[in-house]
Amino acid sequence: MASSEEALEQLQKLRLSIDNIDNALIHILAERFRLTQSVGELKATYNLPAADPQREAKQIARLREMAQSARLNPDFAEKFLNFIITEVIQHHKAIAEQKDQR
Ligand SMILES: C=C(O[C@@H]1C=C(C(=O)O)C=C[C@H]1O)C(=O)O
Repeated sequence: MASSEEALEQLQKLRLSIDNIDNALIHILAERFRLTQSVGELKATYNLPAADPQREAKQIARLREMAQSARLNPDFAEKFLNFIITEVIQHHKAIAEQKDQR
């Protein structure tokens, strides 16, 4: 059994690694939203629908498989992707509305 001092040291190390992963997640998410912003502008220009349920179904199936092999809960992976996609669709609707008002 580690002393409480050793345990605190271990906790600090683990938290440092968690912070590094959170940093990477934020950068990856920012890059994804930059790309979906371009998709939103393209869709607004060519009057394409904000949401594409067929594409979403393929992404969810692919992510669920990936989660399974990475030992991540596939239900969580699906919830996480749906959370992001919902936000993206809102952005796409806002971009289309802004274009309509011009
Ligand atoms: C980005 C797109 O728009 C929407 C958002 C998606 C996403 O965030 O991955 C996927 C499908 C669409 O509902 C797209 O059509 O590719």
